[in-house]
Amino acid sequence: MSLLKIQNLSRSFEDKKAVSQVSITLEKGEILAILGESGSGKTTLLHLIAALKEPDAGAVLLLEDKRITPPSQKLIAGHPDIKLVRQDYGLFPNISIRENIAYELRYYEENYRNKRVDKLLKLSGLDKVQKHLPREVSGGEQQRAVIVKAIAEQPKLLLLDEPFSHLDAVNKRKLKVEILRLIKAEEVSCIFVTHDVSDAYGMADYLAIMRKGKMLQLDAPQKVYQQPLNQYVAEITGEVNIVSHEWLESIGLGTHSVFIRPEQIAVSPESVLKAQILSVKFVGAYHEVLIQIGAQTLKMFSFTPLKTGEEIGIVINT
Ligand SMILES: Nc1ncnc2c1ncn2[C@@H]1O[C@H](COP(=O)(O)OP(=O)(O)OP(=O)(O)O)[C@@H](O)[C@H]1O
Repeated sequence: MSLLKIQNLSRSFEDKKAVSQVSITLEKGEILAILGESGSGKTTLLHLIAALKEPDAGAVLLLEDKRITPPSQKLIAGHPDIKLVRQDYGLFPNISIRENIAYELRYYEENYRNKRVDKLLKLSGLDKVQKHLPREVSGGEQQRAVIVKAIAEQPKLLLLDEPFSHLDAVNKRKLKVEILRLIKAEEVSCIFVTHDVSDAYGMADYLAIMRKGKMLQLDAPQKVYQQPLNQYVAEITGEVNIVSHEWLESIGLGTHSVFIRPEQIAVSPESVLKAQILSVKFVGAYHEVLIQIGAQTLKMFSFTPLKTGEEIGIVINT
């Protein structure tokens, strides 16, 4: 039995379709990343799932096909098994990190509360800063504390709205590892939204691409990356060369996809397919190399620096 089943969820604002016929199935402990540019409907979708906004059509089912009651049919919007961490969701500034987390469990018996807070602090690595005030810890630690608060009561589903947006690259990498550990240890399912695909890689079990309210593709991140359904999906998930079928046929690769990732192109001195090197750019771990084959320009990556102007043999791998 799936933990979460979303069926044809739709919501418009005036004439604008913010979310249009979105369906998702998620199992216990799985992580789904929803990727889309600004205005694609990501936040609206999270609010619909959390029962904070009313859908025009469709349903959200949580565990054993229990339907989530929309806000219009109850006194307080939301659902106890679903926690949403908003972009602006903060911590109480004048109490410690530990007290912030304990506050979520204020209605529980003291002994249980203390044990649970100890466990969460340890699991999240926040035990070292538990006595500090929020302003005395890093942005990544603050965000981690917010997420710990959200899972304190063991919800079934955790929804995160742009959890990494305020963090620098180093803190973002750390937070990703720590959130992943927390989510897997607590076996909570998670949906997070982002506009940066690198947030999804290495963290999400599934990746969904949203555009103008529609879900264009939902699959394992590797599959979405390697077999994008269209040009938009190909471009939002990473660097890509887009070529024509005619050009592929002209070099004897008639059945190859028109979306060629730079790493699918490799130097092969014996190859009959020759390319001219147009430019070489150092970008850290590798070089970005622009090459030309006939009238077609392509981007490839190289770990060794190649020479501008040189002719090389290349292969395009499927
Ligand atoms: N309360 C509202 N009233 C009118 N239009 C709205 C409302 N909420 C959202 N929209 C519109 O619905 C569309 C989707 O908005 P949403 O905030 O869900 O997108 P998003 O992908 O989360 O964007 P961002 O990444 O900028 O947060 C947008 O065009 C937005 O202007």
